[in-house]
Amino acid sequence: MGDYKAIASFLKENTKYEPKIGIICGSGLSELSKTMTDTQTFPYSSIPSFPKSTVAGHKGELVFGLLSGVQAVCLRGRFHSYEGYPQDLCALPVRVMRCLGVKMVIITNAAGGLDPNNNVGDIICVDDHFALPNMAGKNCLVGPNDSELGPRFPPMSNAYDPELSKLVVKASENLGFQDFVRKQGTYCFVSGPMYESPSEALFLRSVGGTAVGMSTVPEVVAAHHSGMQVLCLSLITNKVMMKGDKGPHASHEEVLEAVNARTVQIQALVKEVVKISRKYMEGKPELPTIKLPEGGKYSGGLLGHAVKAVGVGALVAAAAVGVAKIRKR
Ligand SMILES: O=P(O)(O)O[C@@H]1C[C@H](O)[C@@H](CO)O1
Ligand code: HPA
Repeated sequence: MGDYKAIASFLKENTKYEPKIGIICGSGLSELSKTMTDTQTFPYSSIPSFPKSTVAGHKGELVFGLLSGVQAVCLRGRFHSYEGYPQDLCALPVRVMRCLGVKMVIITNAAGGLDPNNNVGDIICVDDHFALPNMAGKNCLVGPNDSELGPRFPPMSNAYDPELSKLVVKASENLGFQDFVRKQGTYCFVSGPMYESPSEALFLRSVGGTAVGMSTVPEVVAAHHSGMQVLCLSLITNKVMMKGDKGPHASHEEVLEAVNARTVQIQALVKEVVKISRKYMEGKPELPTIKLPEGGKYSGGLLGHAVKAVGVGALVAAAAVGVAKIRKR
């Protein structure tokens, strides 16, 4: 399940922030953290046991700060199962957030559009998912259940918070974004890294899919399992080709270009949603505290790990013996 408690413990001891909101940035969406103020940034490489982001458009940084006056944590880059990560590792950042006290997660992604009525640049507020990998046993809840996080058999019929979806509609009205913020839709999760074949795409559309992507669902499942409110926004970056369609073939460059074109608006939307969701979220009770192991204040790198492992006293003693030996020569 990954050492999410140890990671949360490390972060807790090295930040003053007690975030209530968590944001996960999809491909090319790392700039969502630009809306935060008073930030403190941890490159993933500085967090012991944290995985690496290997995909273009995923910066690999965890940022604490204030978003619309609310303490928040933002993951600039996520982990996908096609990178070779098991599903529970894809869910690890969400579990870290849960341990830090986050009550609401905003999960974003770049996705292919399956609904011909939607255009590139549209933002879908996801209200359900269709996840073939999950149904086939490839999901982040397989294995021993951690009952401190949630129940063995969680429902998924209420995974996406309908109140938060309503606030997205309100936020888009406030900002005049109604033309491209669409109401609701189903996100289809595929393993990737290849894009869908035309027949696969037709199949996903025929089961009611609105968008298709290679992420998000492990995070949603883990967040809902552990009691967090979930809001999920998919940015349509390309129209998916169905059997018989003619058009450009999907590419990650096209995906990142489409995200860049909407960066400013999606930042404003997330900021506005957080602003107007404050009252709603304040009404939600705090989630039970998850007991964390002692972490230790160390700054990463080899010296930091050594200090943690043997303690400062032992390290000073070892250094003194070393100096004495050198002097003797
Ligand atoms: O991390 P997300 O789901 O936003 O990224 C999508 C899915 C693949 O990682 C990539 C394909 O272009 O974009
Ligand atoms: N398919 C799967 N994942 C995606 C797509 C797509 O067309 N676009 C962006 N992520």
